[in-house]
Amino acid sequence: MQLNQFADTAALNTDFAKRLVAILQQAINERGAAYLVVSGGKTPQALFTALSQVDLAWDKVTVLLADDRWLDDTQSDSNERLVKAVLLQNNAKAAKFISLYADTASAFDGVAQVLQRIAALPTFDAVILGMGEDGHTASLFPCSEQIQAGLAADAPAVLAVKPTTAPYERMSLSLPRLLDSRHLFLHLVGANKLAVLNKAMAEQDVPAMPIRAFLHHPVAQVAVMYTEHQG
Ligand SMILES: O=C1O[C@H](COP(=O)(O)O)[C@@H](O)[C@H](O)[C@H]1O
Repeated sequence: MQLNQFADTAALNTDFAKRLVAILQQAINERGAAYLVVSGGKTPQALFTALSQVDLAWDKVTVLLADDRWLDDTQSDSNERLVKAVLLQNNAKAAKFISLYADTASAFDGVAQVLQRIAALPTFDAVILGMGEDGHTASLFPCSEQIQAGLAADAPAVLAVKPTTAPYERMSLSLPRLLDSRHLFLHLVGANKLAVLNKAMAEQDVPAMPIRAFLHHPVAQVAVMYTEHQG
């Protein structure tokens, strides 16, 4: 794990957007296409605004979420709504977007449809993870019955998850699918998130924190992009 610490979110977002553009540009130069996986929640909103304005061949970029709540994109807690309203604007309007949502009552009934959409995707170029205070990342929640299935080395690319300590059923990329990326970032804002990170980095997994599967992975290198201060 490499901890990159910034004075405030403005400095973090400027640096982060630059890194992401370099990665996506390199992918476009080398393979003609780039794949970016983003998280939802509150943390990435200002980064999305910064990214949406950068000059890039966005029509060659495919964006998808690491996870989403099982809500259609008119609902305020939908991660897809956020991505469409904030990231896929300005220059980034030209990007392709792959939804993790399907119009089924339960996420568990939508897995096959979502799996079909993402089955043929190549190695991602960049994955931006978020983290909750329970150590969940994407929608790999420690409280859910599905946690072992989502962390298994042979897990399918996506799975439906029902957290018991957070609202909504979810659709989440699995640990192996998220790890299949050239670059892996963990985006954290606020001292409380740093405290969770420090707990997750500690030797003992008490309480169990899914983010550890990334931070302690024998091969994956996670670049943590952190600031204590909003603004
Ligand atoms: O529920 C979720 O939470 C995490 C963390 O969100 P934040 O609001 O603390 O930034 C997020 O990474 C994930 O995508 C989201 O579905």
